Amino acid sequence: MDLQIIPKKLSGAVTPPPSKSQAHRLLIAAALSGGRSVLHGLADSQDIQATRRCLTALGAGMEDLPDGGLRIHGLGNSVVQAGPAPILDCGESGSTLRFLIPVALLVQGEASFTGRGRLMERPLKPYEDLFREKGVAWKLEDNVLTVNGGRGYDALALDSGAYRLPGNVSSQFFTGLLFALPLLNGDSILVSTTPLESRDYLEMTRQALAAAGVTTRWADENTLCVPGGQAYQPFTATAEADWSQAGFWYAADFLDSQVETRGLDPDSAQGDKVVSELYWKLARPGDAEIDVSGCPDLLPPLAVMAAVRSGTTCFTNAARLRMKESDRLATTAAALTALGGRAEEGPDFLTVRGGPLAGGTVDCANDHRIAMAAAIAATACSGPVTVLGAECVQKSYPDFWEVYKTLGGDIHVL
Ligand SMILES: O=C(O)C1=C[C@@H](OP(=O)(O)O)[C@@H](O)[C@H](O)C1
Ligand SMILES: C=C(OP(=O)(O)O)C(=O)O
Repeated sequence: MDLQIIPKKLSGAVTPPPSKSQAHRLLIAAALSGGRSVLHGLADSQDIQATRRCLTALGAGMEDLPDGGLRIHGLGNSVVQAGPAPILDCGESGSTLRFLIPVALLVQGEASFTGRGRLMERPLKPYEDLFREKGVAWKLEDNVLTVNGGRGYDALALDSGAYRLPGNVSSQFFTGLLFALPLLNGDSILVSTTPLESRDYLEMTRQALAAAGVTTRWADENTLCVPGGQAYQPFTATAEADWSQAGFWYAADFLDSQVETRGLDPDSAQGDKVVSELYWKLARPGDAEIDVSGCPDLLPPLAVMAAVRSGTTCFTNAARLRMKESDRLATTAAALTALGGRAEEGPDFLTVRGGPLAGGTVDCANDHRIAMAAAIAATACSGPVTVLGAECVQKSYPDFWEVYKTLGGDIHVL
């Protein structure tokens, strides 16, 4: 779907959708528990559908409740199953794939993972190295990853002990291991061999584990201790509003729309709540530097703010942005440049010079955050903006375009 946006300021109040990161985690913790959990407020985005689908393939029961909640019949120890090897279709969700690989290693025999778009090209090497070293079967062929969890609960391929992996590729590998290691018989430690980036995402994981009664402990800033022999307990929880998506509405406000973002928890474990501080940092004129290693998903909306502010903004420690749904350093720079802005990518940074935006055509590159960034940038353009492939917002924010229209956005389907 291609859209034309006629520049208009937006106005009104918005509650962002429920946190995608939190929803993945609550779903997995509930699916691992030995009973029935109830979750409320899960968004129906493609990524959350992917996690639901994969957990169902592993044997968890999902029951939509009349009040909009979801009852999950957890696997408990029954995650150990014989029978046909499950196929887990992760769609385009990196979180789903990386969170569930260690979980699938708790399953007897083979499990296969498939994906679409760029998913299977996104890094998996830290897992591959780690699991091969531990003798876990790992085969990635024709975009299908097959792992083998071993011969049953007392003969699992996954063993407790020390897990060492780089902390600068994706925190999602740590989250995946954090889900599986508590279920092993012995204690484990999870060590980041480089300074750990996206650390707040691990706090979100620990919070979801804690909701299910599973404990972990930081031994130092790069080491987590995971006691074995734990059991996930069923629980009830409601997903919080999503600070990463709120970033786009903060950006709209920055660009002189009157958008009030509601329903966010200022004490959330979501690291992207830092957008409320960065907004004010960018509101001060002059050159600015922002380290995005802890908040990679905020780069597209922050870059839109940078495109109109007075001064040059350099976003640093951003190499990981190249490994998302698109190469986000390239696609963010391309989107701003296409609209008449000035942005240049470096190997691990993005520099944006403030100035007027004219309008033009943005190719979303199948990346939801580029589509939303283009939509917000359009509000400050002097001419129309064409957004190619605008349906990709379904990945994380299915009603983004409806909300945009409700706020007064002028959109036409081409
Ligand atoms: O754990 C999570 O929920 C996420 C972690 C981050 O990835 P990296 O740790 O790979 O940067 C983030 O970009 C992604 O959208 C969601
Ligand atoms: C990178 C993202 O998600 P994932 O890694 O789960 O695909 C995202 O939502 O921007």
